[in-house]
Amino acid sequence: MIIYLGLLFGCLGVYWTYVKLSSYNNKLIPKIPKKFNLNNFRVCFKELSKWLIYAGEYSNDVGCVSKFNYGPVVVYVVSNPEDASTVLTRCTSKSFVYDLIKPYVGSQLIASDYPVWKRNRRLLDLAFKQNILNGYVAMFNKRADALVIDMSKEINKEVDFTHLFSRYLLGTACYTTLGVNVNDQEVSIDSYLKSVDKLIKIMLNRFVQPWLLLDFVFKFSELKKEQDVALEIVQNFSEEVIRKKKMQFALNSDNPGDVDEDNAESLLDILIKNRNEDEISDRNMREIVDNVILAAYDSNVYMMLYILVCIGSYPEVQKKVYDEVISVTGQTDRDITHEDLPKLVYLEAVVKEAIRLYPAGPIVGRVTTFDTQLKEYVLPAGCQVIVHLGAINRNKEHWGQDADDFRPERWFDSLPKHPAAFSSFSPGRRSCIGKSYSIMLLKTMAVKIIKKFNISSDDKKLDFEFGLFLKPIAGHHIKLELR
Ligand code: HEM
Repeated sequence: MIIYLGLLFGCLGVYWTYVKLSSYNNKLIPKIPKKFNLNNFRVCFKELSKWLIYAGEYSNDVGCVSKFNYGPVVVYVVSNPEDASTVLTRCTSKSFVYDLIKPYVGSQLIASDYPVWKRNRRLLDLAFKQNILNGYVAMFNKRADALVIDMSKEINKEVDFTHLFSRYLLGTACYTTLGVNVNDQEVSIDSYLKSVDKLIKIMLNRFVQPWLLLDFVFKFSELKKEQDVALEIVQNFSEEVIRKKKMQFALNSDNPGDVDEDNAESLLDILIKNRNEDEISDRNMREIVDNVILAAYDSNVYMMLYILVCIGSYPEVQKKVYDEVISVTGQTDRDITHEDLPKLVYLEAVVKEAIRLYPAGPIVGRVTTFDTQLKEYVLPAGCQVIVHLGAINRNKEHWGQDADDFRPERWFDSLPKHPAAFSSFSPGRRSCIGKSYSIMLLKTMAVKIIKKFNISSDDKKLDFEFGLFLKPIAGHHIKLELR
């Protein structure tokens, strides 16, 4: 008995010393100086993006781990690939900020608990296999051709293409990943896009006015009423998508020979087929669809804009891309095949370089489930951590002194050794499932655009807003001329 008690007290003593040491250690973690007033919600979008960029730079300057206070909560910021991998592999719970987007995305995927995520991710993995993605390239071509016709109406002047790209890429995401045409929906694409915008603004307003994080306060606010209206529109849109797919599905099961080849295994087919076995209710299915639509179209809209800004700012890069595109696809308007895509190596370097410098989702948040040993510090269990993907992508120790420059050639030099040094799609377990999809889509669209237009822009004028994604304000200053 005495031995057991001795052992117990010994262990408690070791644990106490360890906790003391680790919290002492954490006192040494540099605190990000207060520089921006995030409480003024009228300016929060722009201020938040400035703050995010500043926090990443600060973190890199002080050794890649820093912290700040959000009210009484200490939030740690990590910006080196080693610690990011540790956090994102070991900690599978999302941080409290994800609760804010739950009204919109629900609890089935991006903001879900780990066991629910694991079940649903298995189904998503089936829908994002390479052979399925290859089948999407024909649709990417069709959509890009139509987009280019609309872009031709906007030549010889600076244009913000955000809205046009959103309409096309939302349609593309639904047609491919969900296998449904949304152009004739009762809830129009435009009202869907407006409502998503509204929901993101409401979420940010709650973030910068923390008393609105309390549900019983928020419940009585004007914002809650606005949220209900926007949510109804967004949810009606995805419910209509599911209804259409179920009808197609019923028709095809009546006539098994009559399968729509283009969409034989879209994510929605897989969800509908597995709903009984995996106990996926209609509501769960709608939430998964909401997640996929959001993740698929918005990120790519901003990435397409950044790619055009980068190509348009560097004439020598533009010429190289054009020459490569012509040598692989010829002068005609023929469709790009999935076999063409790997041959466009310079274009791929340009796309990846833009995604490295301007990742659409520049941060992810986790809670430490256990005491987590980083390279130099221990984060005790229960800590809120932001992994700053944008800052990791510009970490000079890994990318060199020119990490802030747009230089596609670096993808042919010796790349950083650490696999998480290019973090835009998030390392670790809950990483982006759409990485290959995005690169294939962005390359196909870029080919069609570059064959038709000379692009000019100026990346030095880039200015950002942060909603759920880091987006360029006003497009940003892209000008097209017909070739
Ligand atoms: C270049 C464009 C994209 C970027 C930079 C990007 C980035 C990311 C990041 C950083 C995450 C992790 C989010 C987190 O942990 O909170 C994520 C998750 C996700 N992304 Fe993407 N994404 C892109 C495009 C896409 C596309 C096109 C799709 C779908 C077709 C997609 C589907 C998803 C899904 C479903 C998740 C949640 C995964 C999960 O929780 O298992 N993404 N994305």
